[in-house]
Amino acid sequence: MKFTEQLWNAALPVYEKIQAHPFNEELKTGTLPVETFKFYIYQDSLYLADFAKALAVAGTRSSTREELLEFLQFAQNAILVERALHESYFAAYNIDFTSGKAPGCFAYTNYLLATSTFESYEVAVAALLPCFWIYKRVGDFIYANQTTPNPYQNWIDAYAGEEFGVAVNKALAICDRLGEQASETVRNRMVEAYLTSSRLEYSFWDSAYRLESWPV
Ligand SMILES: Cc1ncc(CN)c(N)n1
Repeated sequence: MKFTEQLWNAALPVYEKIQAHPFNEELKTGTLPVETFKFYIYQDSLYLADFAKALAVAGTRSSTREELLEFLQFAQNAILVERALHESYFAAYNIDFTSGKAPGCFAYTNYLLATSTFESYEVAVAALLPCFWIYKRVGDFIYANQTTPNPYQNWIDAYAGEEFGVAVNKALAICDRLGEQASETVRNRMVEAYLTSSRLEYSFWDSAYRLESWPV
């Protein structure tokens, strides 16, 4: 069994909860309130800025030029491609939040930044993988089961799309290579990091659905 299949199995209960979350259910049927989607897009734009930094930092820790370039390309895609999708929604929906990161976004971005900076390259890659793989799986699931017409079609098409799929496959291949070469101890820490990021993915969607703000 590939190492990434072990990761998938370890976090499968979390993934199932993500797929069934009302945010994604309503995205699929196109019934998600626009205010919720706007809040999510704003939070996600803050997320992407830090995600890109975490990818670039992780890349500098790789031992090959090829993987450094892959991670720099992932970071560039987060800023240019994903961010462009967000910009289009900022313009279409007149999004002008200034509230800053909600707790769900804050926790996730800080985890990714800390892990890519202070953990080993292997653990950093495992922590970053759910950002690719879970979005691809959710995008594919929604695309295959969506109600059309759907006001969130561009979002659905982006994450179910081929271009994003190519990046996901590259991230999976890197993680498999690292997992196969790692010691048992490092592999366990990779599983833990993958699981933590998967949980933080759930929290991010849940935070957006609840229009989460700081309690104080
Ligand atoms: C929270 C989150 N996770 C992952 C992705 C896909 N890169 C995203 N846009 N936002």
